[in-house]
Amino acid sequence: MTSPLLQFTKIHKQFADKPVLEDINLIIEPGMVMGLLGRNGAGKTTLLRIALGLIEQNSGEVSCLNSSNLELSPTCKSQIGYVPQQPCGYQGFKVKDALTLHRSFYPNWDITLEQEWLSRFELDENKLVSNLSVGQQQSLALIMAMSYRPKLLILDEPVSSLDPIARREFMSDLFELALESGSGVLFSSHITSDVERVASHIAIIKDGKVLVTGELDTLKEQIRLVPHHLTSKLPSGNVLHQSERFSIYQAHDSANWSADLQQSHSNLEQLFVELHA
Ligand SMILES: Nc1ncnc2c1ncn2[C@@H]1O[C@H](COP(=O)(O)OP(=O)(O)OP(=O)(O)O)[C@@H](O)[C@H]1O
Repeated sequence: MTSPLLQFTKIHKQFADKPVLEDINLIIEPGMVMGLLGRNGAGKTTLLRIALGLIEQNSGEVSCLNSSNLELSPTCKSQIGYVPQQPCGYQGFKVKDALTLHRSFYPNWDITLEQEWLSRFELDENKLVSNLSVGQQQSLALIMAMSYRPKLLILDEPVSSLDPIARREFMSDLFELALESGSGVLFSSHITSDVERVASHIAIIKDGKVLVTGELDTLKEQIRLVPHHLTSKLPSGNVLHQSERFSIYQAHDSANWSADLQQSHSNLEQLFVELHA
């Protein structure tokens, strides 16, 4: 059995007296691409920073590549790729010099992958990093985080500044890369369609807690937005949330939905919106 790349156990975090994360339990296994969803201020960045030991949790444990998040060795860190929400650095460098320096920290750097992605994002190597657009700086940060094929990729809204074409290409390649090399990916995003397209698993955080998590395809089978007026018998399960129009219902295991609910799959955006309505 392979051990998880990242495991949060009973994580609790508060700032001053305000709880932000409560009892968070999540596991990222090799080959998994987990999309972390939540409204602004839900605690996504906080959770990702806790994973890397950049912020300390108040209680609970994080195992990151089999080490505590609070004691990550340089070897361990060299197997993690991280792109923060607002990547910065290398501002006085040209793109090519920034890459040369960055590359020197990583013995496993894959130059072919780097070049492939540079041309895909159409980044001009002779430009100063400070003169790149926000989206181009984000692309460069992604190349820097991926070209050493880390075992664990942690990305905080990695594609928010990319145009739809770059976003689409990046997201599908991300998935392939993870599968190919047995890496794991945890990324936060507001773009539910992107998450739906590439994530194998999702976690939705609401009010500091993980409200929904699991394999996306399984969740699609298990969860239905049940109109309040519908009185048909529901399979065993539990109500995740009552919105104005629906009971958001998760069935246990494989669901035996009544005919009127069998076909009423909702997409991730509908689910996300109703969970917050
Ligand atoms: N260092 C800090 N001190 C005090 N409060 C903080 C600190 N960092 C984050 N917070 C608060 O914790 C909550 C969660 O913030 P976080 O940045 O994790 O949310 P997020 O889900 O990433 O939001 P967004 O989608 O807007 O990026 C917010 O209310 C934020 O104000």
